[in-house]
Amino acid sequence: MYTKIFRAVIIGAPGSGKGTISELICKNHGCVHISTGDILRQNIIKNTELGKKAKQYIAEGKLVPDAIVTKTMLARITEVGNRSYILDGFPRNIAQAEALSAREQIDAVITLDVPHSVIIDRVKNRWIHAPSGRVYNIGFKNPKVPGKDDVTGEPLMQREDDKPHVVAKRLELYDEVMNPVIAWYEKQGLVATFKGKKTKEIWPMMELFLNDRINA
Ligand SMILES: Nc1nc2c(ncn2[C@@H]2O[C@H](COP(=O)(O)OP(=O)(O)O)[C@@H](O)[C@H]2O)c(=O)[nH]1
Ligand SMILES: Nc1ncnc2c1ncn2[C@@H]1O[C@H](COP(=O)(O)OP(=O)(O)O)[C@@H](O)[C@H]1O
Repeated sequence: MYTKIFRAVIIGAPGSGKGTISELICKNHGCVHISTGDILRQNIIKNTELGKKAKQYIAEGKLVPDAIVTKTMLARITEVGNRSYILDGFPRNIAQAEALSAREQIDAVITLDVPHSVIIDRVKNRWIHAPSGRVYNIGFKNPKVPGKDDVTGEPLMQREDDKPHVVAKRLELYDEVMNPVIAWYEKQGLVATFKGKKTKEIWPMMELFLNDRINA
């Protein structure tokens, strides 16, 4: 358990393991995993105004307009209050990063460097329980009952944007959009990059970094 409040950002290509690793960190260290994608998908399921606006952008693998996302994410951070958190999927451009830094002092930015070939394979087998954001993988993290969420027993689904042609587009967009954000944080000395093909390779290095950075 970390001794002080920490606020971290995790950045990585679609399917690189951001959600998986964020859940591991928060399970081990009592932080809140704030996932933009999960929040947007939950709004789509509830058919809220936000969900209706975001749905098409997500289905096409495009970024949802800043005006919609930034307000939503800053509101969620306010809700989390004085607790440690990991931001997964925000910020995704400089404008969002500037809006965040105007409000929050970020302690660490973790970037995942996973080969695209590995990602494409993983995403094919990704199944989610959208209401909770729980993520499964056939072969890596199987549900106890095939096709059902471990906690609620509700049916799992595959994401619209996990279709191969949409994944290809998201991977292409990722480098173009995220490299400037990573460079922006590198200038502040906040970035640590973890390279690997498996979460179990990345995790031990991540733990060392976080223990060192957070308990420093
Ligand atoms: N085979 C394999 N699958 C993994 C590994 N780490 C995560 N996954 C799965 O790969 C998919 C993408 O991981 P996720 O955490 O959703 O990535 P995100 O899109 O960056 O949040 C999910 O189905 C995970 O269960 C791993 O080390 N090996
Ligand atoms: N910060 C953001 N700004 C704009 N759109 C976003 C943001 N985060 C997520 N989205 C939208 O939600 C989709 C899914 O995001 P996410 O669950 O983070 O997927 P991945 O990590 O696989 O890219 C993105 O492709 C994009 O359409």
